[in-house]
Amino acid sequence: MKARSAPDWQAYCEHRFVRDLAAGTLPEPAFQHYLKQDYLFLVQFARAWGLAVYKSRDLSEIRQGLDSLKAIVDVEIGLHVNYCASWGIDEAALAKLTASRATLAYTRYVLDAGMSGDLLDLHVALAPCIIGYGEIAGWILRQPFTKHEGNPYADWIAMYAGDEYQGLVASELEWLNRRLAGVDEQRMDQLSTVFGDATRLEADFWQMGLDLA
Ligand SMILES: Cc1ncc(C[n+]2csc(CCO)c2C)c(N)n1
Repeated sequence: MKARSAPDWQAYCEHRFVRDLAAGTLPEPAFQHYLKQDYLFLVQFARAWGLAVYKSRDLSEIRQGLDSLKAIVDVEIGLHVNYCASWGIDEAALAKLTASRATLAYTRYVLDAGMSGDLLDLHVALAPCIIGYGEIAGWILRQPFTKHEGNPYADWIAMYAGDEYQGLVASELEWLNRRLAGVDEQRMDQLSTVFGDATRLEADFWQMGLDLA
């Protein structure tokens, strides 16, 4: 699916926002805007994993959805709340933010893919998010222009490059590859469209951070 969406996948993973974040030169207003919207995004993604639990067929799938839901609620949102607290924005203020169009488009796309389809549709809609952030963090660590010491976004990079998150990516890849091995060409076309759509919505999310800052 990555190969079928290669130009969009690269535009997402190597976006200007990602490069500037790696170099530590991303303007703070851009990161702030992105991270505040990402808080709203994560609230909706927690709902998407709740939907994955509902669409599960056995306890192991329920556990997988639950683990991802808990990773968002217990770990990932914590990073956002901490960054925002350091800028003087408390959680009550975050909950009152107005969602941008990019946030609305992406979160509702994923929830709709999951509601109208089955668990595989939902996972494929979520895949660019989970797998992309894993690849992006690894890519950042390998770039010669990456600022490792004193980068204001080091906590963000460390969370997604860390073993806990990379383990989640690996188990998601394993599940997806196993389930996709059994689908026919027509279904693969359908799912690749969902994967490509979600990939482009991810790139739009970075762009929103740059544009609205
Ligand atoms: C726009 C945007 N895309 C991806 C992620 C990463 N992410 C979102 S939920 C989750 C946990 C597993 O579902 C992870 C890693 C993000 N924070 N914001």
